[in-house]
Amino acid sequence: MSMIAAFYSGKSILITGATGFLGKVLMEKLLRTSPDLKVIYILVRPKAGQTLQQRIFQILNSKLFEKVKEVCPNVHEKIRAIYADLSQNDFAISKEDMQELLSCTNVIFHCAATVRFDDTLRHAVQLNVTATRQLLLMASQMPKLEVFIHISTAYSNCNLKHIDEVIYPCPVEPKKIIDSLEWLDDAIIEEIAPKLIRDWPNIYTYTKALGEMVVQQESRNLNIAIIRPSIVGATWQEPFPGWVDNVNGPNGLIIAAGKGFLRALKATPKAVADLIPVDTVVNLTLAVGWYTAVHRPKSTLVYHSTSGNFNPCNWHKMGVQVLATFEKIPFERAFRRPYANFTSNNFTSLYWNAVSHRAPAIIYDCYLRLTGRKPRMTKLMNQILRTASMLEYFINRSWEWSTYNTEMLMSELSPEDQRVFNFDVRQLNWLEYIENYVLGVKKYLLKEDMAGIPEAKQHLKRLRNIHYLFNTALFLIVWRLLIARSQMARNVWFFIVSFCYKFLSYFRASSTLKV
Ligand SMILES: CCCCCCCCCCCCCCCCCCCCCC(=O)SCCNC(=O)CCNC(=O)[C@H](O)C(C)(C)COP(=O)(O)OP(=O)(O)OC[C@H]1O[C@@H](n2cnc3c(N)ncnc32)[C@H](O)[C@@H]1OP(=O)(O)O
Ligand SMILES: NC(=O)C1=CN([C@@H]2O[C@H](COP(=O)(O)OP(=O)(O)OC[C@H]3O[C@@H](n4cnc5c(N)ncnc54)[C@H](OP(=O)(O)O)[C@@H]3O)[C@@H](O)[C@H]2O)C=CC1
Repeated sequence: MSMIAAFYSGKSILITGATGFLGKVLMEKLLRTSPDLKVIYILVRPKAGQTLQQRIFQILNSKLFEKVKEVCPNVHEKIRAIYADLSQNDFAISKEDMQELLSCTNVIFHCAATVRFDDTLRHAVQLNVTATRQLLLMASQMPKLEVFIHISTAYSNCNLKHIDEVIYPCPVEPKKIIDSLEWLDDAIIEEIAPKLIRDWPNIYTYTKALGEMVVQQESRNLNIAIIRPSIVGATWQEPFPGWVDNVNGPNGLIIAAGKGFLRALKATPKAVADLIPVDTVVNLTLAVGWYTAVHRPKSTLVYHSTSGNFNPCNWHKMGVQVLATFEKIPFERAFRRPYANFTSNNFTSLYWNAVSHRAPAIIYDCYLRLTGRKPRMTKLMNQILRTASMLEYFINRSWEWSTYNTEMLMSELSPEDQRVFNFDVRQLNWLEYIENYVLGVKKYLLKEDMAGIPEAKQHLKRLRNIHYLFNTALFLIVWRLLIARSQMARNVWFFIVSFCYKFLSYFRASSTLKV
């Protein structure tokens, strides 16, 4: 019997961010392994014209939850969606709901955050710092609470090279920032933001660091632990391989590469690609929840959920495998043949952007204009290049994350728990994982049918022929123009032609002699 699964049985669990990528997988695993848990409270806001109920219905009826329904047919009754907006005071939760949460909750998983790198400082602080403080305050009023798990990121201290499993102080106290945001206007906030974030690459990582400090300062006598995942990728094993559901992180780039839009990336090929499957993060999170509640460590422990020091893979290896998978399982209606050129050199990167990205987009837009259609490729290309440039910081560096706590926890688990809540990333086969990942992007994000693969392969063949034809035509045009303008080019041309002529004459003469 799994001790971790048994721990969550009969419990009332509160999850924030349950509608997000990580939150969904967390909810799924909890329901599948502890179907007799009492209830999962999820704090949800209406979104994209959908009510709370519609959102939950859609999630529970998705493919991700198919296995859950086999072990927990009454899954709908186990989920209690509570209207909440984490950017509001008291999360805009009704009095009755708040009362229920305060009196019943046993376990909290705080996953909600804004993960956008370009969010405003005000919004990011509201979500990643103030909301965390508010939730901790709520937690301190929960008599039955056994454990509070805060999901941070391995990059919250990415301004350091070696990162230990400790909470690092930030130069400015979170409380001072929260207070100043109350009276500063938006224009001033945006002006001071770059000075505040100093050597953090973006507002997201900076506010996640502030969030950790808040956890440390406001923990009171709560039983808390922090999980720091690196780049969270598709599922590795559970509930099935390759599940993904948003275009964040690598996903958007895999789509852009598979569709032939993105063919070069400013990346250091040898840098560690610290991807971690989402189910691995979830297994660690659930194990930490159990361990922290049962063993009640004296201080707040931080757990790194990273792959680099257990089973490193670099961007080159990843790129090669992604491309190999595109060969086998191509995406439909590609713009160009997929290709991956990693360069860490600024000049080469500018060159590739001009030749491989912007020029084809402009040519294609001209074609659209000429055929009476609206041009769109340049705009799309600009967006892809902007996204790629925002991720550049993370693909041109390597970090070392210590993993003492994660390893300690691994050794504390029973063999059964090590199997059911496996977070040992040493067992991960990267080639297999990446292949499933790309397949998952095709199936679950792009919603492409496997039956379309032969047609997609034909399309790539056509693109290759067009590519050869285009290059030959371009070469001939450039050469013709050169000949018309330069005496030297003419001389070279005559030299080549006469050489070929002489060679052919010699060849013909010698073959006639033999006869
Ligand atoms: C050479 C080719 C290579 C080939 C081989 C490839 C091999 C693999 C290489 C892998 C390298 C991986 C590197 C990963 C590094 C990750 C580091 C993470 C580290 C920290 C980890 C964390 O701790 S934390 C979570 C991470 N946090 C994010 O990862 C958010 C980032 N991101 C944003 O901060 C915003 O994204 C940002 C960028 C501001 C743009 O913002 P933006 O406004 O310009 O664009 P948006 O992304 O908002 O997209 C606007 C609309 O376009 C839709 N769309 C977008 N892309 C689309 C697409 N490809 N296909 C269809 N649709 C797409 C989207 O669905 C929206 O649609 P709608 O508006 O309808 O919702
Ligand atoms: N994905 C990754 O690569 C990594 C993620 N992390 C961390 O993991 C956690 C989960 O990330 P992930 O699942 O990828 O992110 P998602 O963007 O997929 O999910 C974010 C969640 O937060 C919720 N949320 C955002 N704003 C509000 C709000 N105002 N009120 C209520 N809920 C809100 C979202 O709700 P809604 O659906 O309504 O938008 C969603 O459920 C985050 O803390 C993130 O920092 C850490 C490292 C890497």
